[in-house]
Amino acid sequence: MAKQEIKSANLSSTFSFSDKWETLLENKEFIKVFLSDVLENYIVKQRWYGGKASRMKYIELAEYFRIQQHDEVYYGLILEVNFTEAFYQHYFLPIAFVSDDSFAQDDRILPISIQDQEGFIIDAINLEAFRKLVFQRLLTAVAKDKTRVRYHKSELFKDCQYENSRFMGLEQSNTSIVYNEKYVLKFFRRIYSDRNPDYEMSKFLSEKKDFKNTPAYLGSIQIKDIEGTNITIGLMQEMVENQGDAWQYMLSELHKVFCNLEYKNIDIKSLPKTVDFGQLQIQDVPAQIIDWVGLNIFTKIQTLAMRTAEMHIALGSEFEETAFAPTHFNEDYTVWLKNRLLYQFQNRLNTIENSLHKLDGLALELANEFLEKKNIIRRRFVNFDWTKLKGERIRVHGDYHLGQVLIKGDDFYILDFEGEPESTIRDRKVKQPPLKDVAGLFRSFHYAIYATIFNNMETYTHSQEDLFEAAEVLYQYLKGVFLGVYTIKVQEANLNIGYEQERIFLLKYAMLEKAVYELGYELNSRPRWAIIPLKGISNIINN
Ligand SMILES: Nc1ncnc2c1ncn2[C@@H]1O[C@H](COP(=O)(O)OP(=O)(O)O)[C@@H](O)[C@H]1O
Ligand SMILES: O=P(O)(O)O[C@H]1O[C@H](CO)[C@@H](O[C@H]2O[C@H](CO)[C@@H](O)[C@H](O)[C@H]2O)[C@H](O)[C@H]1O
Repeated sequence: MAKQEIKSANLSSTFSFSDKWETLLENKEFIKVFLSDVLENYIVKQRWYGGKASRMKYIELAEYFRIQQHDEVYYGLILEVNFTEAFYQHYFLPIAFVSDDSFAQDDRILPISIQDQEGFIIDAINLEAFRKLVFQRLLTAVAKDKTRVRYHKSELFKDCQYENSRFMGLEQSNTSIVYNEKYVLKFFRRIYSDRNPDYEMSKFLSEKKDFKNTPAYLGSIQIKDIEGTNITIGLMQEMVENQGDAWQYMLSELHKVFCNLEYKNIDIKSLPKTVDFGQLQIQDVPAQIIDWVGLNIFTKIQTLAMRTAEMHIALGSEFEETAFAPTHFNEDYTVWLKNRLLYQFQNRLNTIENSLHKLDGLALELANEFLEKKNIIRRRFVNFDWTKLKGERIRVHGDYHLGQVLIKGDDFYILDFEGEPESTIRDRKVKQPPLKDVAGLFRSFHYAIYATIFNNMETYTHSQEDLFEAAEVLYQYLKGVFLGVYTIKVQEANLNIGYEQERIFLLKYAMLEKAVYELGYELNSRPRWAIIPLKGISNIINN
């Protein structure tokens, strides 16, 4: 097809190529049209596209490979999206050609005629035939696959057949497919030039350490790129039957707790406080607090603390595989940490200055406080002296929050070890104090408490000031009960998380770091929520 014709064409007209589908990607003309005229528009509309806050410059095809079985061929594309802000991101997009438009109802990318056969290029994940092929390739994976597209399966993935498949259909940043209502295959969308930590951690925890409270690792798909680097594009795990995630659960429980303030006529001012970051057993929680909050939340928090401790014990118990072996604090880590946090902090200052117009009321007040106290916050980050820290660093979850935890009966399952979306892939694999995950979860408790207040402010009869006061009391007890179980459990297993003052220092440090991270996340993706990390930062720096 002539260049002129293509340039003036749009998605409603049909592109026509004389190549076979099996060789179409060798046609430079096709690639050019496909990338600039088609994908640039398509990709920005996708839910999994993470570059929405930046301006796209152009897309390049970094690599492509075949996903095939016998003569059934699909292509996996690795797209390099370049931004005007001088950075790039890589995305995985598998494509299929279908001639029957009933197969192309969703995620149509391009109407096209190939060797006079009319049809569409679509995102292959929509096609059952593609999903079935991938399932079969995983099931028949051989131990030492040396081909470019490497399928790997664990010993647990056997004695089954493809029955059916469907989209997971939940809010997520990748695309997960449920097979036979028993297995989940996550296709990573944003990909990195390395093995994905989600794959590494899932395989390590479930296969090597037999940690039961994460879905069992069943298989994976890796691509060997031109430079010989392994890139993970898929992770297959057992599907955990569940009753939803801990975030939703917590929101509904906390709503009851705040309603109790009125129903039980609780005198907020007389609620007993407890030592911040102390360790509490349930019997240490005053009757007045139990009467207000109930027992249920506290017992759930104890179980979550136990599972978190078990996860860290498993992660800290490796002495052969260097990628997982525990290590200590040192100068290199300190330089890395401070550079990273100061850079992130500067970025947040900039984002908030540019976002002040989006904020009002308390959010604006807190944003101004954040700007006024920037030197205090910066000093807190600089004030990290590794010579005083005796604990260990291990591989951690990295983006641990209530939304990453599934509820099954009275138990919890921990998911999604990809790490913070904003960090580079190397940074996500750096060994961290395990308390960094605990701090992530504490931030999530704080989020859940304040999200409950902000979502139901009209329903509650108390003033905002009173609700905040009750919130901080509740938050202290939730943290205390968590630490009461977590600290004892990890210490019993000889995982060194530091002496008491060190633990408090690390928790406070990591909570401030997390809240500053969250501020950027919220301002970029859902500004109305920025008030929650702003309140968190204000509480941390004023206490
Ligand atoms: N193995 C699994 N069993 C049951 N549900 C799962 C499983 N893996 C993921 N999910 C569900 O899918 C959601 C998104 O999964 P997650 O791994 O967090 O994806 P993403 O990395 O795209 O955010 C989870 O919150 C959970 O509800
Ligand atoms: O789940 P992801 O890996 O995509 O994590 C990102 O999105 C999270 C929001 O879904 C975000 O979490 C923040 O909001 C949560 C409530 O929605 C709260 O429980 C967390 O504590 C808070 O950090 C996460 O930070 C971001 O990386």
